[in-house]
Amino acid sequence: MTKTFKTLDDFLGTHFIYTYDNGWEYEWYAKNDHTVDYRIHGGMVAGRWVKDQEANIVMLTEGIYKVAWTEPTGTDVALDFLPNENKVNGTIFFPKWVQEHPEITVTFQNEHIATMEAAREKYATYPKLVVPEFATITYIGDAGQDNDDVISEAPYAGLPDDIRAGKYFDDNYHRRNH
Ligand SMILES: C=Cc1ccc(O)cc1
Repeated sequence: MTKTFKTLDDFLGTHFIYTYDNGWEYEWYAKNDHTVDYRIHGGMVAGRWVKDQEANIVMLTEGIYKVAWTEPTGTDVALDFLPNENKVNGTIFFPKWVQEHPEITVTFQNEHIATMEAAREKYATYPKLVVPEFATITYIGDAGQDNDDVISEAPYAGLPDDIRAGKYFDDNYHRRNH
């Protein structure tokens, strides 16, 4: 996609795949002005996926966007998107328990909110693991807002490649059967 991002509206409804410099691969969707969905393909919590996470989303200046949220796990995330430069800067603040038991969080979180809340009470929060990284965007798609087909199944090996190859979504950005 060769669109130039100028306004907040240009960003909302956009679907991204990017790889952090530490090798972690994330897929993320600006679902609307207060909601994000994402899927994690590589890194400490690869396999995790989340829909309808409430987030704060603003445009800092033309074409530069800041997104921040806090999760039921106690993980906090702050992302700066520079889509015109194909760059993201992300900082993830993991509670100690997620670093020690990442497997608890590797699931479709929406069906396991009570498990996340129980784990954050049971296990240690501190010291937190802070992961500040730049990422390179490898895919940008114009999915439109509130599209539940964007993040609609568990991550599998090759999913980012299927999306980048244009095999995963049809012309209306609905998921093809596979
Ligand atoms: C923990 C979630 C998360 C989602 C996207 C991203 O780039 C970093 C963290």
